[in-house]
Amino acid sequence: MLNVSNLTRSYGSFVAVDDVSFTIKKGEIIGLLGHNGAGKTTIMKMISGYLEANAGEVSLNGISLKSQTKLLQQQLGYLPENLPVYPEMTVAEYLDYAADLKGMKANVKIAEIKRAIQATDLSAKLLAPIETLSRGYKQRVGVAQAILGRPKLLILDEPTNGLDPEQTQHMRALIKEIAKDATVILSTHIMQEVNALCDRVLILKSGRLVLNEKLAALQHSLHITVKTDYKNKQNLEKISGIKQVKSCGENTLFITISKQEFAQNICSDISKTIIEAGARLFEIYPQKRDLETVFNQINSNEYNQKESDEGVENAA
Ligand SMILES: Nc1ncnc2c1ncn2[C@@H]1O[C@H](COP(=O)(O)OP(=O)(O)OP(=O)(O)O)[C@@H](O)[C@H]1O
Repeated sequence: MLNVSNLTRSYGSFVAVDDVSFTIKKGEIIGLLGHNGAGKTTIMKMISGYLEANAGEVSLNGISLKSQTKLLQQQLGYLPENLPVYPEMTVAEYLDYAADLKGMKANVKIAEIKRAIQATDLSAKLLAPIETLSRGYKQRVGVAQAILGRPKLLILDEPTNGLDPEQTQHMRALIKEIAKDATVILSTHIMQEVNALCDRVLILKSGRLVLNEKLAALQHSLHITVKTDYKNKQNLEKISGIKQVKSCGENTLFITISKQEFAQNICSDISKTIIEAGARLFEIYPQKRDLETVFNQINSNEYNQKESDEGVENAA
């Protein structure tokens, strides 16, 4: 479990991270989101001990960053935005050096380096100097050093940056695998990545944490789309939990419900009503809020967790 409490950091008089607190459980993958300059990198640097906080505490499974820095860092894998790799070193030399920095014992080091190389598909480049690698391969080297030693906390700043589609898929599978036994913080601007990987998102705005919410809850909406040739809207409005039924073009109904928790039962009641009336039901599904829209709404203070109407457009 990662515990971050009241983390604050200023650069001169500018407050880049302002009193941020959250916890992350083992097995969770957290998406750390926010516009450019929101404070994501500053938080990640503080959690990993690369940058000192002005105030606040960080602990991982009871190990305090302040008093047991080295011990915590040995359980940490960090892929920074700009990886400080040494251009003249070969991939193998660099990983050996990174393993030493993590305090890895000789008997596990070779096996761990092999595992990281295999996981990031780097074996063909082992003897290549890092400066000769393409951007995507350099990124793989960064990820390989981050996963050395099976870290309990993995912090990844834009992990798929520069990777080709095949490697991106591979990387996502790898992150999921690592998360089974670790806590993962992932910063990205790619909403698809958040959808594919994250259990929860933290959204920062001007250094403050403005949202800490499970992805599923964030995407919930109060709308159900029904594709059917059933026309009796008034009859559907009698179903408990339905607030309003609107037509949206030929054979599509757009239904607003009163509580997201009722969605599953309401879908079942709608289906029953339509089928029993002898009409045809082509499709029925609760609408999901698009994460990009939610993100933009939060940043422009328009986000409303209880009501959302953007689904009307989607359904039309
Ligand atoms: N060394 C520094 N000196 C002064 N200001 C800094 C320094 N590092 C970061 N900042 C400022 O702190 C704020 C937060 O920066 P940070 O790099 O944490 O943002 P970010 O959310 O990671 O942005 P991005 O998405 O662009 O990577 C920004 O306004 C940035 O200009």
